[in-house]
Amino acid sequence: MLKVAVPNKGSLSETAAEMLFEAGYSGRRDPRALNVADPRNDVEFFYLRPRDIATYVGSGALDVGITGRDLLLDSGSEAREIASLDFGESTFRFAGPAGAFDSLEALEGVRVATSYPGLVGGFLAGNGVTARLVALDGAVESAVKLGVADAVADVVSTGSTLRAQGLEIFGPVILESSAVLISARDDLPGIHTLQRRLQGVLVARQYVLVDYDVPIRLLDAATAVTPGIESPTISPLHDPEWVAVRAMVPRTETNHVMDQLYEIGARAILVSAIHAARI
Ligand SMILES: Nc1ncnc2c1ncn2[C@@H]1O[C@H](COP(=O)(O)OP(=O)(O)OP(=O)(O)O)[C@@H](O)[C@H]1O
Ligand SMILES: O=P(O)(O)OC[C@H]1O[C@H](OP(=O)(O)OP(=O)(O)O)[C@H](O)[C@@H]1O
Ligand SMILES: [Mg+2]
Repeated sequence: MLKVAVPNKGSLSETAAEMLFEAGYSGRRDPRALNVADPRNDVEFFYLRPRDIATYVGSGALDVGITGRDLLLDSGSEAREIASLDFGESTFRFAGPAGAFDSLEALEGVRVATSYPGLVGGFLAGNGVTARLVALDGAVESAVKLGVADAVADVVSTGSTLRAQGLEIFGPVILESSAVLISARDDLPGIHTLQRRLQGVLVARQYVLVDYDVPIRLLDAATAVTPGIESPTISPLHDPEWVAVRAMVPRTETNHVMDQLYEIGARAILVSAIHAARI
């Protein structure tokens, strides 16, 4: 059985569970269960703190896991990223009191609070800056006001937590993070099945199916707007001068594409959701 680590709490847990459910795996009914076997899919899920997942997967105790890229890099684990899962996006940034710091170099000798000392220490060392890291468990934005640090390095999503503490981002981006699939092995076929299924869920979330009819003489112009993934499907219609076209379109482009197709001369433009996909 493939042993899969899944976040049990925190920002990534809900979407990870939803994606696995949409990918056809059985989730946990009891929210306190620590592991759940899914024999039909030959998988067992282990619900762990996202911060610990890279350690379990890197040691080989578990085969594959879902965690954050920032947490993977912070852990120093042997596990590597095998796919980005396109959710849980965040940026990892330095921040300090408004106007206090303007560059990475300004951190030389300064106290920097973070709950990702491995990630931040590695980044500072890689850039030749020696700061004094103050390792905290969370709520690091309070560290400056409370006097235990001069600057912080933390996950930024909307930036509202930083702003509320009177802090401003400065210096280079430390990391662009998102949820990722990680493993230390590439010899288990089950991993590739899991990866394909999750990628299928991403495609189903990110694309819609567009169908329309168009006169043959306008086909090239229309398919330039809907090139599809491989190539659009073209089917004959009863009227020999018209064809039907079907193609996948990024969900965010849907209305823009429909407007363009209509302008070109396509009609009966229909959009439908994709429930599952293997690309
Ligand atoms: N707005 C956000 N706040 C925190 N983490 C986020 C956010 N958006 C994405 N993430 C990602 O979630 C992961 C953090 O997981 P973690 O379990 O620490 O979540 P959490 O929301 O901080 O929960 P907790 O603080 O209870 O541990 C990181 O990979 C981080 O980049
Ligand atoms: O940019 P924002 O949208 O404000 O989000 C970023 C904040 O969210 C996270 O905190 P979390 O709620 O996970 O608490 P923690 O710091 O205790 O982990 C993160 O550590 C930041 O503090
Ligand atoms: Mg947190």
